[in-house]
Amino acid sequence: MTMELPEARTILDNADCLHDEAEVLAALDAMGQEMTAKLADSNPIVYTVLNGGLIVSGHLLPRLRFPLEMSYMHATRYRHETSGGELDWKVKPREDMKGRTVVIVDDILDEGHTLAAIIDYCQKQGAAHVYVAVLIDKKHDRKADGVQADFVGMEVEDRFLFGCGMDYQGYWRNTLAIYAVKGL
Ligand SMILES: O=P(O)(O)OC[C@H]1O[C@H](OP(=O)(O)OP(=O)(O)O)[C@H](O)[C@@H]1O
Ligand SMILES: Nc1nc2[nH]cnc2c(=O)[nH]1
Repeated sequence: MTMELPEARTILDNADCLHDEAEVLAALDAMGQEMTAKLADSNPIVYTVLNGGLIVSGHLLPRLRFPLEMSYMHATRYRHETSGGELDWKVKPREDMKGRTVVIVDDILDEGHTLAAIIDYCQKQGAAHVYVAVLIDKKHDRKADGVQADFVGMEVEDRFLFGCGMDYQGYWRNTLAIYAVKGL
């Protein structure tokens, strides 16, 4: 459901800014360097997980200083809620990833069910290696079994976040800074 403009603005005005633009860009710089050092000779397919991964990918991909192919997939389980439900695959990857190195880029690893399903899918398609890069790893002990990211920009406290690709009821994906909703 669409939010009224004053309400959308109030959400941002009242939110706690946890990481400002400069901190996010510094984290992306470090991720880019780490990924370039590790993956430069791997000729990967780098997948953006829509919608949330869009802003992170837009900043991260230019920081990957090596040859790669890029594509996207869309899997979602939060919709406009603040807790996750069943995973809905809206767009599955279409490339032949057999024998390839695959890199999954997303905004956040929270409970990990989204990434668990994506990793499983890529492995079943025959990917030789699946790496995961997320800007945010949320700190709590509710992670899905065995799911972890290979490249993490920052660890963030266990609150409901928005900004840098993450939405609050469909809004505010379009900030670079990362916020927590007041009271959540
Ligand atoms: O680790 P998890 O608890 O599974 O949550 C992480 C996922 O949740 C968000 O996507 P969302 O379901 O909101 O879809 P969207 O990106 O299309 O909004 C985010 O972009 C991750 O893909
Ligand atoms: N917007 C948003 N999406 C999420 N998906 C998983 N965790 C979060 C979160 O904290 N905020």
